[in-house]
Amino acid sequence: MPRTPLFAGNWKMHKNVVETLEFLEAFLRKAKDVHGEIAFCPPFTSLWAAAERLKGSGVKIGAQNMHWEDKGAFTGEISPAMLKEIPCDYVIIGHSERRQYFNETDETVNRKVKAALKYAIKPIICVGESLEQREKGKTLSVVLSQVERALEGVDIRDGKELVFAYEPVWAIGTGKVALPSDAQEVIGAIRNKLSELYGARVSQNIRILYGGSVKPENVRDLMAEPDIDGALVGGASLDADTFYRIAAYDQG
Ligand SMILES: O=C(CO)COP(=O)(O)O
Repeated sequence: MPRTPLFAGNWKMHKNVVETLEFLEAFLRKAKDVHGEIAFCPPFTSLWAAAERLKGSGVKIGAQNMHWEDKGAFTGEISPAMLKEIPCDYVIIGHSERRQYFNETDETVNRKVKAALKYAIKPIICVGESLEQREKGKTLSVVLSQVERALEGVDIRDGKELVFAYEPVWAIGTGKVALPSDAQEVIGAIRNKLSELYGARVSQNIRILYGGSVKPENVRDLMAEPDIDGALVGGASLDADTFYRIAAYDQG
């Protein structure tokens, strides 16, 4: 596989600074056998402490959201320049919880993707259909349109500077993981779309993760699919041992 797997923990609104440091201590004691890349995305308030602790460890840091402007009168927002200072390697953009509760749209996702790339922060762009859309047979049209609109006017150099995460909304936090073959069907279609937009070479370099109720028990079957390059993990990333068992799934 031309792509290094990525296992990213999206902690959502969990873990203060003390809890973050306790988690990282426990995780780093184990992390030696992980072959792929690891990233943690704590809340903004824990980012700096996490980045300091992770210096030199090879484990990456990501934020869960950002604004697209460099600075300005945007009360409560965080800019890409601020994330770069931490420094963040990744930023999650367009998570379904932000689309659902905080008015994130394909247009704001697109602006944020461009801003992240300008600062050389790798966006993890989230796409996914709701249960209703799946039941109406609209999964591929919804997801591929999210992909296309996220990338409108976006130049991609070699594909290594961004990541997609396919997260079916009905699988997030529900314990209902997608069948690996269903996840592969959508992720394969995303890769074909990326190939149409940017050519085969670039699309082969873009990592596409699966997210939604990933656990140590189901990660191996997901990773056996040819186009699934890792996982964006919510609930199961909050416990160091559980997340380790996901990331080191191939260590027996
Ligand atoms: O939303 C997710 C990751 O971004 C997935 O959450 P769960 O792993 O808790 O289903």
